[in-house]
Amino acid sequence: MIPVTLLSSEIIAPFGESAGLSSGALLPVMEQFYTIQGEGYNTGRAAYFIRLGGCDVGCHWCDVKESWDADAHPRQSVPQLVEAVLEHAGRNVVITGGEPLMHDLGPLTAALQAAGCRTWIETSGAHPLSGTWDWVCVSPKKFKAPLPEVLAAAHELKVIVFNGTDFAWAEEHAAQVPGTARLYLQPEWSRAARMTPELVEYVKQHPQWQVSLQTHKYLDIP
Ligand SMILES: C[S@@+](CC[C@H](N)C(=O)[O-])C[C@H]1O[C@@H](n2cnc3c(N)ncnc32)[C@H](O)[C@@H]1O
Ligand SMILES: Nc1nc2[nH]cc(C(=O)O)c2c(=O)[nH]1
Ligand code: SF4
Ligand SMILES: [Mg+2]
Repeated sequence: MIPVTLLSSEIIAPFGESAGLSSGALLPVMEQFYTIQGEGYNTGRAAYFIRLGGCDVGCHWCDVKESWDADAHPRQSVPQLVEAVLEHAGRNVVITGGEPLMHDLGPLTAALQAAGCRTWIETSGAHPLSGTWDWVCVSPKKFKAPLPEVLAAAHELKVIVFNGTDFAWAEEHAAQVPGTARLYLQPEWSRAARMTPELVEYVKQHPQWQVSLQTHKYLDIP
């Protein structure tokens, strides 16, 4: 017999891709925190981060590999997540991961916007776009190609520079985002000391690009 004190999410969760999960009503959450957006166009703005579990892209330099296994992270309901966001002063919400577009983000983004929040996403673009977004940051990866529909929705293209071949690769993707999209080159963290001088020189020669740094790592904040 199931004890009546169980939450509906606790009953549904053991069945994996249950109705609740696939409909986007329940999402695997690795961590959530209120901090300062450290990267790209919105750098410096306060934002609440929701990091969803699950990623099949496999970047060898990924700085959050603990996120990859969706089943390792407990599921939360959309109302639970919205309530957690509203406990803080800020109304910018970053949905990241993992690869957040492995989940249906329609219900979460609708509820956040209804509560007066701005919805921002960090995505590789490798899965179909779901949800309604105030800011879409696409960071394409060589390991699993971004979909044209996600590149077309980008407000921001943020290419990680690991080695010298990444500049030409960045230009290929810049040609696939809207002309209004902001273009960023961000050094891969472990290679920053080596690649940043080349990256700086590239931006000086190609001023349509901007430098993005992972400023939260320098600030030692989440
Ligand atoms: C952890 S990913 C999660 C969102 C999504 N999977 C993606 O890759 O865009 C968040 C951001 O961190 C960037 N990133 C991940 N590891 C990095 C590293 N070692 N150095 C610099 N940026 C990194 C990604 O490119 C992405 O822009
Ligand atoms: N402060 C802060 N800014 C970020 N911008 C993108 C991040 C991410 O991991 O998606 C991130 C993060 O993990 N922390
Ligand atoms: S797509 Fe994002 S979360 Fe997935 S491995 Fe690459 S950087 Fe990590
Ligand atoms: Mg990060």
